[in-house]
Amino acid sequence: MHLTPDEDSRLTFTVAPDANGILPDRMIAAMAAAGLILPAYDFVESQIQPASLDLRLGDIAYRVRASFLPGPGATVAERIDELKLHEFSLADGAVLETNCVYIVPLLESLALPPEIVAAANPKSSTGRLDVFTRVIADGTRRFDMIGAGYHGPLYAEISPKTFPVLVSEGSRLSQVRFRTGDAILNPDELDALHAAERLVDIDDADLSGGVAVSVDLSGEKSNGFVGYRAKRHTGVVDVDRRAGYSVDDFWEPISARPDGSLILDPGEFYILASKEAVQVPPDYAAEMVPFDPLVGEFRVHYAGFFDPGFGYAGAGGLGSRAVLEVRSREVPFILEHGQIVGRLVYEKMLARPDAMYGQRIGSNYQAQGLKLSKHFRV
Ligand SMILES: O=c1ccn([C@H]2C[C@H](O)[C@@H](COP(=O)(O)OP(=O)(O)OP(=O)(O)O)O2)c(=O)[nH]1
Repeated sequence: MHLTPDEDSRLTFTVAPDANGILPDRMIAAMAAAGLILPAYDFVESQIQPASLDLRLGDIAYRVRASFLPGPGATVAERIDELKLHEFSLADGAVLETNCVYIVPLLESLALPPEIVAAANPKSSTGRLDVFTRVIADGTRRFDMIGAGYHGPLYAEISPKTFPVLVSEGSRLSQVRFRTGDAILNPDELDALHAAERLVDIDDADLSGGVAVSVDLSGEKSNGFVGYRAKRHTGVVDVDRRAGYSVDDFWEPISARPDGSLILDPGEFYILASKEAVQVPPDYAAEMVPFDPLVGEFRVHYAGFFDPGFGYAGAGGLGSRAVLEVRSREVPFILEHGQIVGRLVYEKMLARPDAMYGQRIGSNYQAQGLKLSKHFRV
């Protein structure tokens, strides 16, 4: 990466044409300095993460009749005009109700160069609250994907599934990664990285198509819990309030069964944990993907980005487990202890981040076991 002043002393940002990787924190800052990321006003503290940028909600929300993708040649603003039921201000906060669809213009827009693409995902805290959130760009046919060279605004589509949530201008529900080239490790590279770093702490790791992650239904040593099922008809959760709510008001703990199984009720939302401890070494980032896109019975991972340094001993993360957001679809479905539920796909960072996950003030989930979102008091 080079950041050089041009004749008008504007900073120009360039990456080598053959570079492959996800851009780390300081390159995200350099992109903003060069005008490739355009925040409506200055970033706030910790908005730039080791391998991603948190996106902030703007000051207005639109309730729309249905979710949509604009498609080529159409803007999101045009579709909002057609589909909006009403609009309201987020300046002093507003409640988003369950199962309604809202569109909120984000404070960050992009002016990407041709060699950089962006991919968005809910923040882990958003996924753990079951707030279904995707990013939409103008002219796009896909959620959460922002094409190379995109110049334009970004919008969040938000649909709380379980708890009504209070959001405000500046609330950070989504995050975006910037990538150049092809950063995914090939099977040989993944084998070599696992041999060197032990990405999951089991002896016979399944590395085909990503590192297999399985569910732990044996029960926590301290209390015998395997997970939590979300309650219905609860109070509102303020997404910006940390440790503000009692677990009992929102969640039912689930105890281990002697046979290590768990029947998922269709339509219910569960927080479970992985059996394996997982880690992401500093020069890599990972993403949790469905273990097999053809098995549609249940879904894990609404929020799938794993930061460089997550679970890494050198960043205080030894023994971190992946927290899994799980939902069964049409029929009750039996999960068994040790069943594979997702795969961690590893990608190269373009350079090591200045700060890894866990080394920054405010990393909430380093060294976690079975952990609800930061909003709940332990
Ligand atoms: O399905 C997931 C997704 C992420 N994580 C872990 C790995 C990731 O590195 C960490 C934090 O994720 P993220 O940065 O998305 O969450 P956040 O809400 O921004 O938390 P923090 O404030 O700790 O950054 O949570 C999980 O355990 N399960």
